[in-house]
Amino acid sequence: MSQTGVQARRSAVYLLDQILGEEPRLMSELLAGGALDKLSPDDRARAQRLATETLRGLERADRLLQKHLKKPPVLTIQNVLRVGTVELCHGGAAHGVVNAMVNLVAQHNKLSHLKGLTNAVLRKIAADGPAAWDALRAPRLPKWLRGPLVEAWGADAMAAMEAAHFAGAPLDLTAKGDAQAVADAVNGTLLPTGTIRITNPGQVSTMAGFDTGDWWVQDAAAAIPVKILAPQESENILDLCAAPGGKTMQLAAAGAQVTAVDDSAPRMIRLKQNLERVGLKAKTLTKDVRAVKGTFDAILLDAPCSATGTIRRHADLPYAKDGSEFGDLIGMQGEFIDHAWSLLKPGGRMVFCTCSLLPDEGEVQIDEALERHEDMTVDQSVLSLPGIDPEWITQEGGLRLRPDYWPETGGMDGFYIACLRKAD
Ligand SMILES: C[S@@+](CC[C@H](N)C(=O)[O-])C[C@H]1O[C@@H](n2cnc3c(N)ncnc32)[C@H](O)[C@@H]1O
Repeated sequence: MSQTGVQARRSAVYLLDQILGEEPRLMSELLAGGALDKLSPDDRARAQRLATETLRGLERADRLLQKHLKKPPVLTIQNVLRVGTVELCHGGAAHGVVNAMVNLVAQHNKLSHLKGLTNAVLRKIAADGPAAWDALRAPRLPKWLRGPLVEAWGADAMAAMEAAHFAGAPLDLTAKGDAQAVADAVNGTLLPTGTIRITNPGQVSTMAGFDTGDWWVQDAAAAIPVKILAPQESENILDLCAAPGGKTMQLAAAGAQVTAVDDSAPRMIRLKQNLERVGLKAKTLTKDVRAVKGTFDAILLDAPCSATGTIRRHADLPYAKDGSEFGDLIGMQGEFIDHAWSLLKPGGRMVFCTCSLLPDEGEVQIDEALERHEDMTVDQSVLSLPGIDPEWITQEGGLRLRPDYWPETGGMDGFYIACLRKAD
């Protein structure tokens, strides 16, 4: 096994140590903090993929490992064994995987005495793990999140969502112009909602049309809020909580005059880079939503939320979070709706959305906003779009999207979307 393979695996174990440690960190924070910066691009991608696949299969890996361990070893060795187990059960060559993981432990300052244990356990997994792997259930979410989701959607839907989380997500693109032309160029499938889907993508930056800015990466569900807002040419549209700009680009591509607002300076830099790459323009404001002034024809509010709809892409989330900060987010979402509403012209429309599976961040927000604002109604008519199943429409007139929808075409992120109309 090459030193390169060991490095990617060592970095995957490092990521898992941080995500599953006593002070859990999100993978996105670790990457933004430079955790993989010293690796080659290939190793970086490999380390991230290994860590993500291990998190997706964590429950299965632990079940298999339990049989061969009297008690759990220290976290780093647990994570070495977990990465090795997942690799072996995904078809990795036994000799290569076991050697790489044993080398990694042998080179560790403090844990090299555990290389014998690593070798013995992974050899047993190589012998009996792959056959047992597929018979195990799809890994369940941790209890703190599973409980509220089962309460909201029922046990069967929860199991289907967990199967979707385990399956992971394809690569979805939004085209700046002709979606069919992009689908042809990248060998993708055009979904009924207009997203281009690629099941086995290579490196994104080497794909046809990246350099020329013909498309950007955006989950199919995340592309729907702007379709529901239906931006018109020259409309004055406020895009709140805009970074890194997936929806800003959709709005600008439709010819709207967009003002994009986000309070995160680093994320706004990414938004500007994204706009530049695709050759689109928007006015940008780095500030708190609640400090925005003016009057707008239409508003998109993509509020900060638990992001529980994106677990199939961010398998670290259920482990790095515990729900303790969700109450603050829910309170903030209500404040953002109220301030945004004050910026909307009479007769205007506002789309509220969150990439959350929790009704408190979707259906309940709209129920409560309707009670606070007499001039607010929910416009359900705008949800009749190609690819939108009428069964996804909720009682209050919003749209509930879940990761277990479209199972045959690769699923979608969880989202809640509602279009609100202001009285004239
Ligand atoms: C769901 S993300 C937005 C994704 C974005 N709309 C897109 O399509 O690419 C939520 C955003 O809310 C921003 N945010 C959080 N609190 C904010 C605040 N008080 N004011 C403005 N933006 C805020 C975060 O920085 C984050 O970029």
